Amino acid sequence: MLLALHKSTIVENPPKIVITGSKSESNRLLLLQALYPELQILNVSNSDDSEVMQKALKSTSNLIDISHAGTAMRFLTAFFATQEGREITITGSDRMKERPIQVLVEALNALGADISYLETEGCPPLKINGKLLSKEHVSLKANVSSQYISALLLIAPKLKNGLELTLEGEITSVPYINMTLDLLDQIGVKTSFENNKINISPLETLNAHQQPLTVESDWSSASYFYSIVALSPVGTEITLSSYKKDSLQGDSVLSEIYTDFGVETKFGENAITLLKKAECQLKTITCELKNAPDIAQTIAVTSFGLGIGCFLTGLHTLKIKETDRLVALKTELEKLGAQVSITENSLSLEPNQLFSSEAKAQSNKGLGEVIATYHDHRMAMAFAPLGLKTNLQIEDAMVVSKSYPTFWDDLKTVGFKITK
Ligand SMILES: O=C(O)C1=C[C@@H](OP(=O)(O)O)[C@@H](O)[C@H](O)C1
Ligand SMILES: C=C(OP(=O)(O)O)C(=O)O
Repeated sequence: MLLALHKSTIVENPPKIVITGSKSESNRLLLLQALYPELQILNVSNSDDSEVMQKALKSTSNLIDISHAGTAMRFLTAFFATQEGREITITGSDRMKERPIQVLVEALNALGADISYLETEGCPPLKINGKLLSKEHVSLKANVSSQYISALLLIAPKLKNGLELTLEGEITSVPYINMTLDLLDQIGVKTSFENNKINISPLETLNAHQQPLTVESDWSSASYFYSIVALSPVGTEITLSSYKKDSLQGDSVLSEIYTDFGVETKFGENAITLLKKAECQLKTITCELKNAPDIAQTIAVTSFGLGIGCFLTGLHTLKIKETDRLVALKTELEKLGAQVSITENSLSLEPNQLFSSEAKAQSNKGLGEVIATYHDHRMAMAFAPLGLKTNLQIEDAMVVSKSYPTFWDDLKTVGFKITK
């Protein structure tokens, strides 16, 4: 569906926006719940990726299709590898069949699993013959995706002797590994992470006093509201729930990064209020995003809308996500008049005057450019805040349901004018 965003402003005192649970926390806890059925989870994400995960874990079929969900693909591969006697084919979207999984498959097979490729070597679909994994030490490359590491950590407490992982090379997306370890810790699993070694002790059953675990709302989803406030006049405020200061999600670094864009975060009871406190004073913003790759698109588009430059590094994982996000960003920003250059792991955007007061009159003619989304929810959501600066259209707009199904309704609530 093509949606038209007509140049909008944020309403005064918009109602609080309730954002669904983090899909990363949800998918980890859903997997743990499959291993420890007594575990209770509150505020599970309503994202497609978490629904796919729930469905797959309940399914008795021997064909599992996880569509676009990277975490579901990686976590379920590890899970089914340990389900003795089950023979599973796990597949996904066309893009999923291009997303690498070899590092995880090799690690699982080294632990005693029986996993083979059905089409392209190194990618899904996979054939998994569930087995009792016999080994407890394994090494794997840590610079491709942290999801492989989290997948192994999640099944580790159910292995007879637990697991010792040795991480090779530079470790990427570390906060996601720490999130996995923290959640394991919260269900009573003993873990340690020192230098490049992670140890997980076995845990047969949960303690009888285990409390239900509550998923915090999704910080990556909050990034689009940070962008909206950054692109709004000084004094604009939006409140989001349910968030806390000590988040497990690495993307909570947004509250620091966006101070450079003039946005202050006020932490209240279970909520954050984003306030545009001052005009952004920077000419160019520089950010290292190895630990928070999912907010790169948001930051690039905020910078573009503010007319400032940005230099984003640590982006080597962007090429293997829902699309090649570096190429997609360059293509779509350039459609709007930006000058962008990319390397294998960085993006650089030149400052611009496109939305300055003189240019403003020009930016409102017709329905505006059509932004392509490449089956990537974050392309749609990252570009949407530009609706505060110009008319624009978003192609295949329902792609947002991968992580944030009510995104467009929430945008309307804060004042966006959106039509089909
Ligand atoms: O473990 C997770 O929940 C995730 C880890 C990150 O992937 P990489 O480790 O592949 O960068 C992130 O981009 C993804 O959206 C979710
Ligand atoms: C990369 C993402 O998800 P996944 O890898 O789980 O498909 C994302 O949500 O930005």
